Amino acid sequence: MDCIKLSNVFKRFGSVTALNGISFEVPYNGRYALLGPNGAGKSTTMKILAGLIQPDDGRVEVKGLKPGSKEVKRILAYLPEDPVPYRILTVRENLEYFAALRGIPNPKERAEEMISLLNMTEFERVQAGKLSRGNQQRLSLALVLLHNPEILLLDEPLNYLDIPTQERVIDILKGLNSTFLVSTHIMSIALRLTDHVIVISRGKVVWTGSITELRSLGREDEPIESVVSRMMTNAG
Ligand SMILES: Nc1ncnc2c1ncn2[C@@H]1O[C@H](COP(=O)(O)OP(=O)(O)OP(=O)(O)O)[C@@H](O)[C@H]1O
Repeated sequence: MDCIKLSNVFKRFGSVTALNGISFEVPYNGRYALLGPNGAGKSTTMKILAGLIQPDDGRVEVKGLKPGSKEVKRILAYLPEDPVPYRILTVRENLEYFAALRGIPNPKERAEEMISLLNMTEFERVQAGKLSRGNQQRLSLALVLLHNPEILLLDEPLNYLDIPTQERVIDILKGLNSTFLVSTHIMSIALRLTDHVIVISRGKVVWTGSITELRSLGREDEPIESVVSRMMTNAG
């Protein structure tokens, strides 16, 4: 059985069709990238899977359940494109608060683990609203990983991070056994974090397969970005 399944999903915002019959599946423990140009519908797809917005038509299932249901919320974590932790709480307070909300048995201990995992000791007493954009992203990632989610929806997870932190986050994510769907328009991130890609353009899937298959579609020495770019352009 697939962990994530979308069948013929449509979503319109007024006269704009964001999703135009999108269908794809992600198996359990799959590491999939959702690739597409600006405006292709990546964030809309992620928000629907997170249960934040409803599709106009089509079927969406997460572990056979409805997105946004209590059971799904318990096992899924969603990192939006521009996450905002509670600005007036410090880094540590944010972590303790969300750990308590998630029903984690020892919130203080878990907060400590996350501070150490993401190297945040230096600014653990700083209010989230006063952090640099990159450190806010680091805290947001820690908040997403707090409850060891079975399913991770990550929208541009490495945005704003410096290179050492990117490497640390890549190591952390690669060490998890979760199912993940990573939305990005940066091919190198897809290559580092995932082994399958779903290429979308104008709200529809234009290609899906493994990264090995994707590479084999290119001419000799052709960069993988160029192969993906051709797919997106031909789809237009
Ligand atoms: N709340 C909204 N109201 C109106 N239009 C919207 C809304 N959300 C998304 N759209 C439109 O839907 C289309 C898909 O947007 P979406 O944010 O899903 O694309 P994306 O692939 O994530 O793009 P990007 O890479 O630029 O973040 C775009 O044309 C966008 O302008």
